[in-house]
Amino acid sequence: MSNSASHELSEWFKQHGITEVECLVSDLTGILKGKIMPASKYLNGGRPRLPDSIFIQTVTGGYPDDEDIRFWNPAELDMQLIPDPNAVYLVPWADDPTAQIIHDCYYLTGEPVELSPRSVLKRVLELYKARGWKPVVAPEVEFYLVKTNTDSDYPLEPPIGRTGRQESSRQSFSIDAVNEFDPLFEEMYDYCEAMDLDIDTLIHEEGAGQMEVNFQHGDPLMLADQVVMFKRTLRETALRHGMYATFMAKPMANEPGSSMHIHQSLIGDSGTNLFAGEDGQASRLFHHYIGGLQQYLPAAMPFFAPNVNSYRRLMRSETSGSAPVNTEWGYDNRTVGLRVPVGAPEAMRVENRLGGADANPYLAMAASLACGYLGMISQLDPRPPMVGSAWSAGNKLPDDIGPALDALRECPALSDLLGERFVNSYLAVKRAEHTAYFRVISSWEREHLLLRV
Ligand SMILES: NC(=O)CC[C@H](N)C(=O)O
Repeated sequence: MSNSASHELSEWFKQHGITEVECLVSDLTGILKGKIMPASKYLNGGRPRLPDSIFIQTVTGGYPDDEDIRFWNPAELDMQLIPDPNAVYLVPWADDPTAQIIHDCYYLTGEPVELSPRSVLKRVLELYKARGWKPVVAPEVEFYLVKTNTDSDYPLEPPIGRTGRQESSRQSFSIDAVNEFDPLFEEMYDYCEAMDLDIDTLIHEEGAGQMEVNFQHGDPLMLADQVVMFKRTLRETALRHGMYATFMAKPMANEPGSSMHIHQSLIGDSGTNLFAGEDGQASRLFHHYIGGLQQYLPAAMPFFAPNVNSYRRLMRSETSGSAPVNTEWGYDNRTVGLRVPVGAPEAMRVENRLGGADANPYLAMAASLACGYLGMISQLDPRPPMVGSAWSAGNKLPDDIGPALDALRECPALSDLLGERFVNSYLAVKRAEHTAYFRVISSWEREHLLLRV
């Protein structure tokens, strides 16, 4: 961190009377991990270290038993945490004035840790920068508010109330449904304001107890930081109101899944949107960007749908709502994976609708930008835009985590962009999770097979 940045930080600490610092790093799932440190020590240059194995941990807390991992990562290496002065926030619910700061990870040799999701996004952003391109994104994150429940074999239920009634589901945009959670959302907005998280709108979505928050358009790194911060904040707020906020992609079989759609545009050196041509229509570059998304998204699916559960959201069914199952594109068409909203030329953008709310925002943004980048540099052309329903176009995406991981493994172009060591470790972690899942004998199997086979 530069001298002026550290001066600014110490001024900010003084202004808020900060006594403690949470030093945070996003793991593969997008959960923040880290260490807490006294502010005085932090201001004196104290920086915690963490082992790089936090980036090869599975959601069940284990590590992949994979020969490859042992080969390239024989020991747990220490990483130094370096703060990003642009990612400093208050902890609004803390008793003592506390800062939460997102950190980048570096090995003691000074090399960035390529296994860190934030490094992966920064690596892709560097490619754009080298060409004078500035990508702009706006994520939209859906979630459910559900009753707290300690029995993991028990289906989740939305909180009781107007929005929890079955007959009120599938009726998006109900203001009453949002009002019903007023005390929770009031506190969420207060927390977000205290943290300078720029939440745009909040709406009731298609499901019972399902809401969506939209973020402003901006720099991908800043917005990925904001999404992980927002998720942490909302989980915390919901707990204080006796509920869980869940970002699982498909928490309930009879309700639609939750997504993280990402709007994407591209600004050039002159500050104009390169996705619109001089005639105000979609530019050639925009077509190539969409061509890249169509070509590479199937292989990038493990970053948009990282869990077994993610693929349940993407199955066409009576309760799948408008979750996409294809990589078609079209103007103002919600049946395609790649929607181009109709608007002014300066707002020309594509909304990638594939991602689940369970995706890690750093990785989903990195992957989407990488696919578009590949399309632009290879001048790939997209298929013609879809007019009308695209559901009949069929599912050209991997329909389960296993085939999705196979597709990623067979895509050297994405590995090159995202980093080979990172992609290999991600594959190993996800395979280990899939194996752990497959070992579990479910209640469905006992119900239907116990006495029938
Ligand atoms: N607003 C919407 O388009 C709903 C999206 C849907 N919930 C999904 O999972 O993709």
